[in-house]
Amino acid sequence: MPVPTKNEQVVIYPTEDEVALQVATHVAYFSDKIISEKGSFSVVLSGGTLINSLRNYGLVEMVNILVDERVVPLDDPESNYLLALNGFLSKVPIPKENIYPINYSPSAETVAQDYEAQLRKLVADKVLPLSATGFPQFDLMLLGVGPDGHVASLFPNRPQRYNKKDWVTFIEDSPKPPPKRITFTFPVINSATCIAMVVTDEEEADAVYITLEHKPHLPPLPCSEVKAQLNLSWFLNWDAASKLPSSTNKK
Ligand SMILES: O=C(O)[C@H](O)[C@@H](O)[C@H](O)[C@H](O)COP(=O)(O)O
Repeated sequence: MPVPTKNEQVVIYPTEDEVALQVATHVAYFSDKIISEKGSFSVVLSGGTLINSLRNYGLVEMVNILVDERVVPLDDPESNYLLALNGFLSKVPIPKENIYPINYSPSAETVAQDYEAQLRKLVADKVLPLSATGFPQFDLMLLGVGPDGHVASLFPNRPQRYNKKDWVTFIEDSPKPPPKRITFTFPVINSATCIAMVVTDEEEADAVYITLEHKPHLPPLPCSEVKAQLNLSWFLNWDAASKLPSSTNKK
């Protein structure tokens, strides 16, 4: 099992907008701190509603990478890159060269190999450091969680969640459409300095409960395997936290 994160927290706010504001505040704090320490800040984003919730509080001055991507052309409505571009990347002064979309190909394996080659070049060019485990270390990852407990495109009953070798892998039978995707593996995800799990949908309340209440009698979900090097924060609204004990600290 991954080494437990040194510092974990769960914060719960009434609405999705309040969660998005808290996430933006969290990102702003870490980006200011890390940019002052090393002059740059790398952020990895999930797709799905997470990107929508960030549109109101644009992230600026960052290296922008997607933790997973649908293997579709970049102008396809299903593209996470297009979602991020329209959502906020086109609205904030992030240099185009700091944004890393996939090079589309119909072959998910080819796209995954090419995306891993892009990451390896960022490491070779010293844009990204390597963690002690030999995987690229991002400053911050913003991850969503699916109703089945998937993170990125690492799903409960698919082998990609056990891939501990590659930096980027691919799936062609995703239970969540579209079927063809590429995704970071857990060794890359768990090398991140800070990770924010942003969950604001009641459909995900069971996955949140099973994960945060550490139910040993239930098979561990992919989202329970997420560990960060320094800080792992869960940002929930009341809907997503609705299955947690009433004693849980709700703002
Ligand atoms: O490409 C994707 O679909 C996402 O990366 C995926 O991992 C998403 O984060 C979760 O499925 C949660 O999606 P929602 O936030 O839309 O519920």
